[in-house]
Amino acid sequence: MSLEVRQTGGLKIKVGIGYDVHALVAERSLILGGVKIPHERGLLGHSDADVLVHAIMDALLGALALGDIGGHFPDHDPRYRGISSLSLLKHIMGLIESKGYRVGNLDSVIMAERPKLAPFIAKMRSNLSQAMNVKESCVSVKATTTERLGFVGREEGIGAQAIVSLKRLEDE
Ligand SMILES: Nc1ccn([C@@H]2O[C@H](COP(=O)(O)O)[C@@H](O)[C@H]2O)c(=O)n1
Ligand SMILES: C[C@@]1(CO)OP(=O)(O)OP(=O)(O)OC[C@H]1O
Repeated sequence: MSLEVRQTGGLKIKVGIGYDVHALVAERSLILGGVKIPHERGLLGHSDADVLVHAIMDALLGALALGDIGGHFPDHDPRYRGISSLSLLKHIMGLIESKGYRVGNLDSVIMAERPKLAPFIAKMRSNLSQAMNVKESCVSVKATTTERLGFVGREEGIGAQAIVSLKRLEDE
């Protein structure tokens, strides 16, 4: 999604949304927002399968109508096998900044029945704030269960949604 809002002062803001899901499997690490979380299973993927960071990258790309992460980092390319999604996020931020934008704010939600994520949210926000060059006060990460309903509730996978706003550097 790409939406441009022109405010009375002339400030141009763009917004984008992202959504991703990965399956929970044995013998994989659970990495969310760049934090390795102790759990008996982890997320399956070509990269480290950090579903939160993937949703955020798709939101950033969506704000400028630049496609999606599968187009930028194909899942058959051996360069991305096991790669840290935070490093991919830094690459996407380089692209966003090269187009003349910086992040205004991020809001996000992780859908996971287990484990309890609250103790790890502060570190996720810190990682994301550094990777996205934005103050932690502009980085929101939330967690919810789905009350045991659906694939999240059955603990078959974890999902994440993100929305970002981008500001034009020349407007600052
Ligand atoms: N994996 C999770 C899921 C939720 N939380 C926290 O618990 C609160 C209540 O969750 P509900 O799904 O019952 O609304 C939620 O607001 C989170 O703060 C969590 O830490 N880890
Ligand atoms: C992140 C990439 C990198 O190859 O691989 P996956 O970890 O499989 O994740 P997905 O959400 O399927 O997005 C595709 C790829 O961009």
